[in-house]
Amino acid sequence: MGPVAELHMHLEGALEPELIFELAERNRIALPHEDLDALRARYEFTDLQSFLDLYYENMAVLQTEQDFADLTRAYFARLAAAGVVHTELFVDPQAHIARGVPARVVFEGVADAVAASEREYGLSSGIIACVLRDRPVPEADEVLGELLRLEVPLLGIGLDSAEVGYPPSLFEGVFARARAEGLHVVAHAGEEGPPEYVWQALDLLGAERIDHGIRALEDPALVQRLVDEEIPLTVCPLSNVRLEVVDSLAHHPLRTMLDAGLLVTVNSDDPAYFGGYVDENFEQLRTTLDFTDDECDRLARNSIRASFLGEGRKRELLDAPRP
Ligand SMILES: Nc1ncnc2[nH]cnc12
Ligand SMILES: [Zn+2]
Repeated sequence: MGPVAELHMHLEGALEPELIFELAERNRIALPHEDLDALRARYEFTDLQSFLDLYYENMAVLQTEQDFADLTRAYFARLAAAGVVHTELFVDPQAHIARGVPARVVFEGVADAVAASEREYGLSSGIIACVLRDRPVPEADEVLGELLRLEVPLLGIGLDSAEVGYPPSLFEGVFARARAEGLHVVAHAGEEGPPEYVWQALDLLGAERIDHGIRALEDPALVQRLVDEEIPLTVCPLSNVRLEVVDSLAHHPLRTMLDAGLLVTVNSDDPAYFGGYVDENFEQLRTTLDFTDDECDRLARNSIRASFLGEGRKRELLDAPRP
C-alpha cells in the first residue's frame, strides 16, 4: 500500500484513558471513575450523542498548553509508527472555551506540536478548527473571529458534534466568512443526518470534502454529483460500527462506495474511543471485508488526492515507489 494521509480525526478523540488519568493527576482534577477499568466500562455507545456525552466529559482534564501539546504528540507518535505521512486534524475550540480554557491555550499547545511534526515524527500536519453545530451560531462566529485575531495557523474550518436537528444551513454566514479568509472548508454530513445535509454542506457552506457522508448513498442524484465533482468522503468504518450507524463492519457500505466511483478515504474519527487508529481501520477492512491490496492502495491514493497538500507534494507521494 502507498502513503496514507489521515483526514478525519478529532484530536480530543485521541485522548486515551491512560492519558486521562495522567492529566487528571497532573492537574489535580478528581475523576468520577474509580480506576481505568471503570472508565473503560463507559466506552459502549448506542449512537453519536451517547459517545459525545463521554467525549466532552473526558476533556475536562485538558487544561494547559502542555496538555494539548502532549495529546497532539502522542497522536503523532502513534501515526508515525503506522507509517502515515500526513494528517489534517480537527480541534473543537468551543468545547474548551465553554469550560473556561481559552482558545489561545488550546492552539498554542496544538500548533507547537504541529510545527514540529515533520522534524520530530516525519509527518506533515495541519489544523482544522471545527464549529460545534449544536451550539449557538453567534458563538461560532465569535470564535472564528478570535482564531483569526490570534492568527492561529489554520488549514481550514469544519463542522461537527450532534448532527440531526442542526443542518449546515444554520452556519452559512460563518462559513462564508471563513472562505473569504482563505480557509479550506469541510463539514460532517450524512453520518446520522439525511442526504439533504450533504447537499447543504456543498451548496451553502462550500464544503470541499464531506466527513462521513455515508448516508449520501440513499440519494442517487447526490452520489452522481459527488462522483462528477470528485468530492472526497472521509469515511470512518470503526466509528460507524461503534456508533451504530451501520449494524456491523461486515455490512459497511465502503466497498459499494468505492465501486460507485466515490472518492472515499479511510479514517479513525476518534481512535481512543472506537477501537483503532487509521492503520487498524485498514487492517479490519482486510480481515473482515476481505479488502484486497489493490483496494487498500486505491483508498490510500484517494487520501493523498483528497488532502489539502500542495499539488507538487501530492504528485511526489502518488508517484513514490510502492513498498
Ligand atoms: N463522529 C463524530 N461526529 C460528529 N462530531 C464528532 N465529534 C467527535 N467525533 C464526532
Ligand atoms: Zn468526525
